[in-house]
Amino acid sequence: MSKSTLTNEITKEQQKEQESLNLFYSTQTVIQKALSKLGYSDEMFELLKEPIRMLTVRIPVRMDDGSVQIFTGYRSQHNDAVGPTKGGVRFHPEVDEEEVKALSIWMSLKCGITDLPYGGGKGGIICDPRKMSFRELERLSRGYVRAISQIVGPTKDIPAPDVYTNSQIMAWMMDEYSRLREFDSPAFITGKPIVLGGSKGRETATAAGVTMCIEQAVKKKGMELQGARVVIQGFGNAGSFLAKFLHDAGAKVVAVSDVYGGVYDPEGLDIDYLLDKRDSFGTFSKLFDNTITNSELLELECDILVPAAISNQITAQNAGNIKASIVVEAANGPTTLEATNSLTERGILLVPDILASAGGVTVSYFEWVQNNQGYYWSEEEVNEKLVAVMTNSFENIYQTAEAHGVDMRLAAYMVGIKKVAEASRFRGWV
Ligand SMILES: NC(=O)C1=CN([C@@H]2O[C@H](COP(=O)(O)OP(=O)(O)OC[C@H]3O[C@@H](n4cnc5c(N)ncnc54)[C@H](O)[C@@H]3O)[C@@H](O)[C@H]2O)C=CC1
Ligand SMILES: O=C(O)CCC(=O)C(=O)O
Repeated sequence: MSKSTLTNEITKEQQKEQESLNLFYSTQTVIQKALSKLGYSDEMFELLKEPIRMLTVRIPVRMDDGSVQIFTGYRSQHNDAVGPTKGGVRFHPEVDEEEVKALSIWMSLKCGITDLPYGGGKGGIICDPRKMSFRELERLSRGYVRAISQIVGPTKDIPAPDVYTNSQIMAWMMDEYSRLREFDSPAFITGKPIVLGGSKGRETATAAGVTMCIEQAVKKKGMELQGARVVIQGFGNAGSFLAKFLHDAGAKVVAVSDVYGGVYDPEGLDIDYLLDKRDSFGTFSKLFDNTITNSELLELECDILVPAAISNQITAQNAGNIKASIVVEAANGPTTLEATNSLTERGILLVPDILASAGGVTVSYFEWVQNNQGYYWSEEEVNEKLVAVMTNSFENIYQTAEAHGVDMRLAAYMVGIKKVAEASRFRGWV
């Protein structure tokens, strides 16, 4: 083989990996495959490959020092054929338009998988909330709601928490929306504090749903959760409660991390101690001397690996070094398409994000239902309903993967997109 051919091949490989790091592009690729497997026309792909609506807003915020800072925010609505759109709002310095679009498409898929009466939406603001004061965050949250108020609402598009947003931010947003509309509107947003109409069990719902998927995956692999070694990347809302649930179920959580690095103990970590030490941004590692990097953490010896932080963490570069038998994506988009293929070829069971992390939106739906009816459920009732949704969704996708001889990600896309496509077809859009 000539040197120039080899160079070309490497460049193609690099290009391929580069492309799958673009979440929007890789999502479109899988949607196209899923629609074609289901026998839909190219017109359906043309409709579903992009959000129906994408709003970019500029939000002026008076900072504590008297200056004004202008923040850029987005709200993307993928498809509202099934019902109002639904999805979280992210406050993060790396928020970008393409990623928000991809995240809104994933919300459509999550709602399709769990059979919720919603389409997908998602929002984000480019900011670093760790560097902002409490009052600056309040002004930013209220400013965002004023900026997007025309396209959101309890029967239009219902926001919720995501990375670096929490129940306090949901409370400010709900209050701002209620003031604008001049009536109390708890069903405008979910993930609220319980005293403002939040649902019992919403705070832990994403982690609870991931735990339920892990329990199912372990059974399929003929493994035991008791004593299984677990590694979790991210120790925020999703990662920290997950560590607690798995620890309490008898698994050995050997490593966890935050944005700065992680801690590792092959004998198992003291999860209650770490929970006590983490701050409201899911940060704890700076308190320790002996830390590992996030890249090292992903390649540790373990049985179950859970990326629960950000996207593009398992790529073609490190997929071959993953030691786990099961990878469960609590985060949105942590594994590229090339890495998905590599893990699947090696017999690693990958439970995709749009299934594994669907517990959050499921309990958000329960919160919205409770707000609309003004009658509130016990935590037991919420959990019982969540178990039913998550176990049925897992089994449906597992069986679809078996029946069609495809990986769990493609199976999840097939199940998720079908409801959106059918609703669009019945409405006569395609
Ligand atoms: N909160 C929810 O209800 C849901 C969250 N998710 C997804 O779960 C993931 C985590 O979300 P939350 O736990 O809510 O966020 P969070 O803001 O509560 O915690 C984020 C965690 O990730 C860590 N992190 C941030 N940047 C990182 C980086 N570059 N490398 C390694 N770690 C980093 C933070 O230090 C923190 O520990 C996200 O992908 C989110 O979209 C999915 C469904 C629902
Ligand atoms: O709770 C919700 O409505 C949305 C949660 C979310 O943003 C997600 O699942 O990625």
